[in-house]
Amino acid sequence: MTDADALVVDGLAKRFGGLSVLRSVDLTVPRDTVFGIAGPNGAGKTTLLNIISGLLPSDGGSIRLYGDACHRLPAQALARLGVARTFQNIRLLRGLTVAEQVLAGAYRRRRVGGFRGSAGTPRARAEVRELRDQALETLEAVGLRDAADRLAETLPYGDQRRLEIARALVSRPRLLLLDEPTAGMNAADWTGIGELVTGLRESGTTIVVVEHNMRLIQAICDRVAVLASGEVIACDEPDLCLRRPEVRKAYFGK
Ligand SMILES: Nc1ncnc2c1ncn2[C@@H]1O[C@H](COP(=O)(O)OP(=O)(O)OP(=O)(O)O)[C@@H](O)[C@H]1O
Repeated sequence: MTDADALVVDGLAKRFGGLSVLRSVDLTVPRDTVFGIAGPNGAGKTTLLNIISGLLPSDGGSIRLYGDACHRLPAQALARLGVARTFQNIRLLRGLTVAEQVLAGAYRRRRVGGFRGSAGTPRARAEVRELRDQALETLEAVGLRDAADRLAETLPYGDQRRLEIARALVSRPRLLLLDEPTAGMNAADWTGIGELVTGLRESGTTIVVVEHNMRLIQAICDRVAVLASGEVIACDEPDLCLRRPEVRKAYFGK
């Protein structure tokens, strides 16, 4: 681990009953980079993200975040340390506008007017205004500012995925974990997500992205780790990784 590393995963293990899903996984994610996690279905990618984001306990190993041990911290504590994530399936709240969806995420984290009787005070009102501005800025950053007042469920699929990213971004995370952000997208939409991710890295967010789309990985990732059956079988720059025989075998069986 150096000061330049955002995330260091060391010897991580996970079992579900008799099934060993992660086996001694080591990863180092330098700050201000985009780090890909690839691998065939069932390789353990989402499980890894769930452990890093505090949703699942591991059965061994350790995790450091910006130099501090953070293993076994719950998701809320990790969120306070600057970790945010999205999920494989879109999880929008029905009946809320685009801006409200983002605000809901911000409220949950900041607990505005968090103690009884404080709602309606000048301080609480100022905080609400600040959060609304933050939500609109975040929507601007993902290209959805003009859709702020639309019902979220009326957005096209690609924009709903952007909105998921906006909800994670509103907390201004240092480390953003994206779980298959382009699942089910057409080429124009996934190219747009790629540009968004590259822009986030340039503005100082470190990103770990689980992704099946190898062209996207090649376009946006500084490094990629390939998992197969719970083990890291290669970790390198994307072009180099994809040439490795063990990676080709895991993906294409040859
Ligand atoms: N809660 C659970 N209980 C039991 N087994 C699980 C659980 N969650 C995941 N698994 C199993 O662990 C393995 C890894 O699953 P995981 O979802 O992490 O893989 P993945 O690489 O993200 O796959 P995909 O690309 O299909 O999303 C799979 O065999 C899966 O069936």
